[in-house]
Parts: sequence; structure tokens; C-alpha cells
Amino acid sequence: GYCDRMGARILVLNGPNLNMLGVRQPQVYGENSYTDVIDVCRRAAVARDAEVEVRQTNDEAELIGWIHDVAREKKFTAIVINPAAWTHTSVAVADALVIPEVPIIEVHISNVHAREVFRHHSYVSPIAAGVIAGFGIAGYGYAVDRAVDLS
Ligand SMILES: O=C(O)[C@]1(O)C=C(c2cccc(Sc3ccccc3)c2)[C@@H](O)[C@H](O)C1
Repeated sequence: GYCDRMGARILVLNGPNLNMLGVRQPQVYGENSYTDVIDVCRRAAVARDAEVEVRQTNDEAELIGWIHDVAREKKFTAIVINPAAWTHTSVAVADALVIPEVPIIEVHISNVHAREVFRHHSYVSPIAAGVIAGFGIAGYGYAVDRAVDLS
């Protein structure tokens, strides 16, 4: 098995409307709630003896502020992000995510490539180490696990 990566601290960031997970469009995003997302992330971190912090915001400025803090403080060794709608709209979020020595892993609950055309482009993917999409909230667990390896 993988050794514990010394001091892996993963920040998981979630964009707009993800707090509403499970409440609407369960056919697309599944029945899981946002608290289930937190649970998946925590379990994955425990399995790798890593630390994880999970946040969600509907305010783009707040998200960018959190990302700046990572760049400034180097408190986290990797970022897992589900930018939700900002995936497809925000150059600002993608620009902020370019942080030396902090790998970015992009996660989508749904398979964005099997959905509306506007969801097929991501501003984040070009600056991400990798992208996980279409595996429901399990994708967060895969992402946290890989984030530890990249830490
Ligand atoms: O599949 C995803 O995880 C995704 O990142 C997530 C999204 C997402 C996230 C949360 C909610 C919604 S739609 C919605 C809005 C309000 C209430 C319930 C669902 C879409 C989409 O904007 C993205 O295109 C795809």
C-alpha cells in the first residue's frame, strides 16, 4: 500500500449550489447531500493518514480569497476543487488556482462531457494535475487519495 505522505493537508473547495446537493436534480447529482461529500472526503483522508478541510461557497470572491490564502500561507499541500458552474465561466478562479507547488485536482459529480455543450469546456482543467468526472461523490474520495500522493 501507499506510505503515508508526510504532512499531506488537502483543501477541498466546492462552488455554487453544491450546498443544495440531493435536494434538486437527484437524477443528475444523485441523492447524496453535501454532508455526504464531506464524509467521503474525511474517510479518504483518514485512510491515508492525511488532513482534510472541506469548504463550500456561493460567492466567487470568497472562493478566490480562500485560494489566495493557500498561495500565501502554504498551509495546504494540494487542492481538490469542484468549481461547479464556475468551471465553465470563471477565468478568475482558474487564474487564482495557478499556485507553485500546490497541485490542483478537478472533480465533477456528473459526467460533464455527456451533458450540455456549455459544460464540456473547463477553464480549470488546463491548470489541473487531473480531472475526475462522472463517478458521483465517490470522485471526491479518489481525488483526495490522489491529492495525498501528489502532496
Ligand atoms: O458535476 C458536477 O459536479 C458539476 O461541477 C456541478 C454542477 C452543479 C453543482 C451544484 C448544483 C448544480 S444545479 C443545482 C442548482 C440548485 C439546486 C440544485 C442543483 C450544478 C454544475 O454546475 C457543473 O456543470 C458540474
